[in-house]
Amino acid sequence: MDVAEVAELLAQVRRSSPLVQCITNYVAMDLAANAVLAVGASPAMVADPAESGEFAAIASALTVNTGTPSPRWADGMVRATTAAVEAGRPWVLDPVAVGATAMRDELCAELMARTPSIVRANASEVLALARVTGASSTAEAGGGARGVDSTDSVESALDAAQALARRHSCVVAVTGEVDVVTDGTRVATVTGGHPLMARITATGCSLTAVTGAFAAVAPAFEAAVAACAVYAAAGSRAGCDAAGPGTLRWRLLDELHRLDESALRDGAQVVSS
Ligand SMILES: Nc1ncnc2c1ncn2[C@@H]1O[C@H](COP(=O)(O)OP(=O)(O)OP(=O)(O)O)[C@@H](O)[C@H]1O
Ligand SMILES: Cc1ncsc1CCO
Ligand SMILES: [Mg+2]
Repeated sequence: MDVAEVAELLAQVRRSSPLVQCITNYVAMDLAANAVLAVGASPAMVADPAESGEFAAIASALTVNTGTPSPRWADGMVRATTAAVEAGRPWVLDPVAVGATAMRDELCAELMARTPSIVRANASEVLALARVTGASSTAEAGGGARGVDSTDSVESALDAAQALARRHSCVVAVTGEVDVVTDGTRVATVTGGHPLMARITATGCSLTAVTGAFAAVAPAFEAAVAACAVYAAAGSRAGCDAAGPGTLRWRLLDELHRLDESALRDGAQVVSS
């Protein structure tokens, strides 16, 4: 997959403006909704179990983020993912801080049993998710999560990502300084972005929501690579003359909105193997 194909998928998102149901955390809701709008899709933050399943059957894609869970929201996630699978819609899991508490481990295992199209997570979360779902052994899975931020390198999570992808027949996107996307066989590496992206909260959560927009128009592997490349390009352009995290946050939305093929080439590299 190359940058020209990423640009074509971005154009498809803008043309079709897919409806993306986002169940995300209280911290990320604003940035995630605005990022989905900035790439040209239509977000709807519909989480309550009273309506989440019904809505998932009409949305073009669903994204589920476990950042601030409660028993009621967990029920909403289970209902939505069940309905999305029944309706044949793609769905994306962001297993925030899996490995940190028993509640998150149980919830993420239950969600993984509903076969997400894509898992988008940081390295510590990928290691913990592989351990929790039995895709790789405790020894292989290593350190794991402390909270919502990663304490592991993307490289150290590569084997776990491939094991997860194979075990659950899904695509795994591990993000960090470099992003790696795998379906268990193919591997694509996306570089770009900016270190300041780790200094504002919810860049990952909002990337997950944007990944849902791409999953509505493309197969899972291509969708995950495209979303990471779009974030890499927008993030590097937004970060290069940002005064700090506050400036980066709003500039990221501007760059997502303005992104074209030449900006993509300028800010992101995609290498497939
Ligand atoms: N040091 C870095 N250099 C370049 N890009 C980065 C860096 N750290 C993170 N990013 C980018 O930031 C985005 C979010 O990735 P990250 O792995 O930080 O997600 P996360 O830990 O789930 O974030 P959060 O939970 O706060 O939303 C991705 O596009 C990633 O490529
Ligand atoms: C800071 C934080 N706490 C729970 S979710 C979240 C957003 C980043 O994952
Ligand atoms: Mg996260």
